Amino acid sequence: MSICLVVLQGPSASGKSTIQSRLGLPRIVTWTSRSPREGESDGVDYHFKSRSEMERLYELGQMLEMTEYHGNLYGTPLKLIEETVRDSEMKSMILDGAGSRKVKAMFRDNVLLIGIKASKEDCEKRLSLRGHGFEEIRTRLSSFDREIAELSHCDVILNNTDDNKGKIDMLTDFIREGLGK
Ligand SMILES: Nc1ncnc2c1ncn2[C@@H]1O[C@H](COP(=O)(O)OP(=O)(O)OP(=O)(O)O)[C@@H](O)[C@H]1O
Ligand SMILES: Nc1nc2c(ncn2[C@@H]2O[C@H](COP(=O)(O)O)[C@@H](O)[C@H]2O)c(=O)[nH]1
Repeated sequence: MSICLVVLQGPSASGKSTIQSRLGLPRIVTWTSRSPREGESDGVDYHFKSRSEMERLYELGQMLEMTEYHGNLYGTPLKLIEETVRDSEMKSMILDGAGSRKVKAMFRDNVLLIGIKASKEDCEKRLSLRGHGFEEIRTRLSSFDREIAELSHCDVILNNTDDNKGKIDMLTDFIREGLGK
């Protein structure tokens, strides 16, 4: 079995991007209709697109998957996935539960699904430190329980609570080495 894609999935602020960076794999940069956060740039964190552009690509059948998360669209153009298959270079990406199920159906044993969880209290604190307002934090955490339940199809789940950081760093390095990176 050879893994060509690593997917990270979990609730907002569970630590997906942090763990993705530590894994050090080239990232598949997906599309979103949400506005960039401070410090985010186009083509690096996401391809920031208009809602209509994303809907058009979806209608043309050129999106592998697209999801609506708290009022914004997020999606993976098929061509990004085709490039991954063609390059045969292992990559990583961040998806929600619906997206990761689609990718799992496509890649089967060639995808590693890593679920990231943390307590709701830790996620709330991290979102607040990241500068989100009360309403945005409430909205993002309103799907917390469902997003934790959706981790059940993951191959492995990392418990990335604040007091577990040392162990998570070690486990992430362990996974990276296991992937031959
Ligand atoms: N184990 C940890 N202990 C303390 N802080 C952490 C830990 N892991 C991540 N963080 C911090 O929590 C914040 C959110 O992390 P990150 O952006 O990786 O989450 P995410 O799941 O990608 O979030 P989102 O889906 O909302 O974009 C960051 O400021 C990060 O530095
Ligand atoms: N199905 C997809 N989900 C995606 C994709 N890119 C990101 N995501 C998920 O969206 C939420 C919110 O992201 P944020 O950057 O606004 O915090 C995040 O939890 C991801 O799981 C995608 O291309 N498809």
